[in-house]
Amino acid sequence: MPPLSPFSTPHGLFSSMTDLHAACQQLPTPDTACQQAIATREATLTKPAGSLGQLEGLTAWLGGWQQRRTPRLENILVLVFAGNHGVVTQGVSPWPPEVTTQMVHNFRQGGAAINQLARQAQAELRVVPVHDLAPTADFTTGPAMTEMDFLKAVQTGYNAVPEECDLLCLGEMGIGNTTAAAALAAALFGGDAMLWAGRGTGLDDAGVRHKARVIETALTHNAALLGDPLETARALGGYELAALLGATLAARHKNVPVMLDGYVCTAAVAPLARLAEHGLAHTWLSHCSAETGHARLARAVRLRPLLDLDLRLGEASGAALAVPIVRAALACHTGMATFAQAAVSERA
Ligand SMILES: O=C(O)c1ccc[n+]([C@@H]2O[C@H](COP(=O)([O-])O)[C@@H](O)[C@H]2O)c1
Ligand SMILES: Cc1cc2nc[nH]c2cc1C
Repeated sequence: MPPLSPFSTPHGLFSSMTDLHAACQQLPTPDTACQQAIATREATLTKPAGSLGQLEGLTAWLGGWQQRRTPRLENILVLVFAGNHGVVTQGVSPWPPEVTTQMVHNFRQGGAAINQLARQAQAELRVVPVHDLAPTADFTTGPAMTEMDFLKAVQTGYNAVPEECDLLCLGEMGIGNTTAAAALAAALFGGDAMLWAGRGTGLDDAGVRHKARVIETALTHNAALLGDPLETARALGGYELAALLGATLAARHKNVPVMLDGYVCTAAVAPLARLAEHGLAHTWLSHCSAETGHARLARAVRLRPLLDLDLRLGEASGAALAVPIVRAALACHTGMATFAQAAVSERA
């Protein structure tokens, strides 16, 4: 029998919000000896120091969290969590909620964008419907999830992360979830709801204004819970967002670096940044979504987006698109000649 994780009960469930808090605050740090070894080799390679920009940082990040002096990218997993949202009854999405289930079938049949992008990235794709795709409660009248259901969804995400994984790409699918993401961002970081409410899957200007009013109502009705980041996630998030938080936490505990997708993904893991200063240090943000508020949210959680392609799809599309860049970073690090090997003079 493998040893039980110190963060789960014998039943495999975070038994309380207190347990989960502790797990979010007892975080491993990266292997600085590996990071140093990578930086030392980087300095010997045939290029001006620092000239590969963020690629150099990506390699050190991979090695630090993988605990390898030569990082590996053989085993890449894309996890897409799906969930439904009670707040859709407020008219916050132009799409009907049954599209969530229909898209899960589409993912399984290989017909979605992420199927193509994961294949391009030479990554395995797994789709995880959370809470059997039953919707959360409408959070304009009270919390979206009970404590038990929230903790179960977090555990679903936690359990989906394998022990052995070189890079985990995270994404989601859930009609209505940009409202949950915006509400969560507004509660965690403050500011008018209009700063955080975007078009999602295609709202017009009037639709966005209505969405912002719905978010304000949700903030008012859940005010008593919003002092704590995890209670905020329970009140204003969703099952797939909770699973994303659980998966990101598991990855930290299992030394797996994480590539995050867009706005929804960033909002889902933002409580980890609020609970611990370096709570998202093992994550890299793949891109800046076209969704209003994503650039602001990225700054708030201290993550710098790698790409800026006007994507607004979700389903881990940006995370998968970042993989070839990470592979390129590693290829340079491992394949380049040193100044000595190539007989190139070093700078004066
Ligand atoms: O994460 C993003 O950046 C993002 C931006 C716009 C839309 N989405 C996707 O669109 C869906 C939610 O949109 P909506 O309008 O129904 O709230 C959900 O399935 C998300 O994956 C995701
Ligand atoms: C068709 C469709 C596909 C999606 N993929 C992620 N979110 C989505 C939302 C819709 C509406």
